[in-house]
Amino acid sequence: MSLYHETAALLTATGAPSGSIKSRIFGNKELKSPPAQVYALALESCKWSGVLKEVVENAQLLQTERKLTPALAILLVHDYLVNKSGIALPQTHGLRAAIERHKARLGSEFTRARLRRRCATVDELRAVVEAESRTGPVHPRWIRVNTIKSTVDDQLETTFKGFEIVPSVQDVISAPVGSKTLCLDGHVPNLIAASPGTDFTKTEAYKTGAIILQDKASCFPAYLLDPRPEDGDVIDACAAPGNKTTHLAAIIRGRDSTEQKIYAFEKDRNRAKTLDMMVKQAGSDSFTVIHRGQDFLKVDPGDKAYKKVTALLLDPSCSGSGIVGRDDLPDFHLPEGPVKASAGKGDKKAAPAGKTDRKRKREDNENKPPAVVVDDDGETTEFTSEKDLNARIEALASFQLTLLLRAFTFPHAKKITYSTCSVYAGENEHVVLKALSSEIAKNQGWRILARDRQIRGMQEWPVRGDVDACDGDETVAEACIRTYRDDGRGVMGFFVAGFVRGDDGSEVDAKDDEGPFVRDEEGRIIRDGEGIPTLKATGKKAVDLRELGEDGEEMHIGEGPESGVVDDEGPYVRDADGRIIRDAQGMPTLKPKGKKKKKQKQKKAKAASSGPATVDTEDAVDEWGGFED
Ligand SMILES: C[S@@+](CC[C@H](N)C(=O)[O-])C[C@H]1O[C@@H](n2cnc3c(N)ncnc32)[C@H](O)[C@@H]1O
Repeated sequence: MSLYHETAALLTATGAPSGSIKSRIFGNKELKSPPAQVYALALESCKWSGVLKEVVENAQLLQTERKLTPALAILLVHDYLVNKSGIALPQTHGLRAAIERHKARLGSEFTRARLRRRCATVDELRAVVEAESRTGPVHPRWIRVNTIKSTVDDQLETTFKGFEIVPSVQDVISAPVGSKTLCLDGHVPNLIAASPGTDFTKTEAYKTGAIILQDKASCFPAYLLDPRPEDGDVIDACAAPGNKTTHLAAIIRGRDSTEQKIYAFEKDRNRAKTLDMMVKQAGSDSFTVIHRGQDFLKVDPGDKAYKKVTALLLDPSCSGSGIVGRDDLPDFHLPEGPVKASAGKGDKKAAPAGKTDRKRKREDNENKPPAVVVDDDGETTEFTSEKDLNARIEALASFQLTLLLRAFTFPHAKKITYSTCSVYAGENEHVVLKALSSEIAKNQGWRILARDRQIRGMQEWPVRGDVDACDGDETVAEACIRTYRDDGRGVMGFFVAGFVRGDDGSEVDAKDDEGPFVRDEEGRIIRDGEGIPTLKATGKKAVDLRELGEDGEEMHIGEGPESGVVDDEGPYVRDADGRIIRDAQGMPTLKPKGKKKKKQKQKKAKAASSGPATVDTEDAVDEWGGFED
């Protein structure tokens, strides 16, 4: 059976197939075609099926080509019109010929479908299709600028040329489809959130390792670990594919440290190859030692090779429940034709039935975490019984705790971060509590890295651990950092906690990274009764952040102490050469708020009249530095 027949059969299977389409494809031992190819064809064709249904119907394809089923028609027309490599069949193949015989008609109907959607180009249409087919929360594209190879300024002038800088992640997410917006993250230095769906994989910067596509939450562990020159060497215990290893490397080099080494362990030899490639690509191979195929549990902490190791990053395998979508395929729209969609040979299930099933399932699960785990290679398993899921989480938690306790035994270690991309307390807060109450922790003096001792951006991240899951211990819960994939902050589900021992020298001087808001003598952000902080740059409430950058060309510096410069270069302060000025942590400084447009004034008046803390205000303030201390 061809790729097209196999994909059509999967997409139109009868009954209520169990598991996600991904697990059905990757777990299907009968498939003759490569599963990755089947999955890509299924996913992309589903996304485009709304447009292609019109094309196939208006070109009367099914009326003329009686051998084609509605599903086959969508898949083949997808590859013919949208896939850059075309139809994956020999030129003489009957199915390919059945499409290519109609190329003029299909081409003109495709153009009509594009124009009906008011898209000037196929790329614009692609952006609309992407946006319309999203099944879960909308996330920006997160890009970490690899400061070993580039700078944010250079990237803004090259890779992001033409992008409008907006003040918050919410502005990036809510910008019109097809627009090019970005914001510089307010928590993690050198991190950019760009318009959802933008493809950076073809850019020079991506190919050369100048930028790394890495979710914001995944940047938390290395940033929280905060390796400083005085810290000595660092271990990344579970390193592949290498996002956090290369982030550690960038932080180390950013502090001009030339002595520090990173020891990266990866048990799986194949995944270690990816790690190796990524470390080379990121330009950090000269000071990263990769232990390929090495189980971290078998490393001797007393080995003299690690005598300078004082910091460890532990990001072990987990349930991956923070990265899993509940419904991984958009609806598959089938064209009407002489062969009815619900009865076509090979198209055993009509689309509406699938849609209903999925919708019902989504409603049933609305308030439950997805009972799904995804392994390190991205393969998913769905658990239908709670008992099985709990057993899996317990097994993972036990392995995670063992690794963490092993990290505690490194004789010179002073700080450790523990992280997972899981939403389950069993792998997160519970592991932290068990680790803290262990004999090893007590004997070796390990304690939680309290929130007020964390590096500024992490201190200010507002979403913290679950107090109940911490047995009511509010200090531990506050110290734990969580993220949720569907809370509007545009990040995946994640968890990270830090552990320290020894004197405060190993911890951060909380005042060294002050950020954009006015603070009291103890370094706490000063807020008014509504919890809104004041911007240092303007002396005004940060509520106005929302208004900055709404209209890039109209922004001026006209008020406040640094007034007088007319500016159209976005919301951040720049030096005489036009480069954005940042503090030691790479955080940009917001310009004083300038001339406001009438509609912005109206918006502010409306917000004021509707009482304290509108949703807009909360979003803007949270993103920029934490409502909650
Ligand atoms: C969640 S992934 C790590 C992701 C990585 N930190 C990153 O940011 O790119 C976990 C990795 O740990 C590896 N691993 C699991 N157990 C290990 C062990 N005992 N020793 C070393 N590596 C291990 C897995 O093979 C997997 O590649």
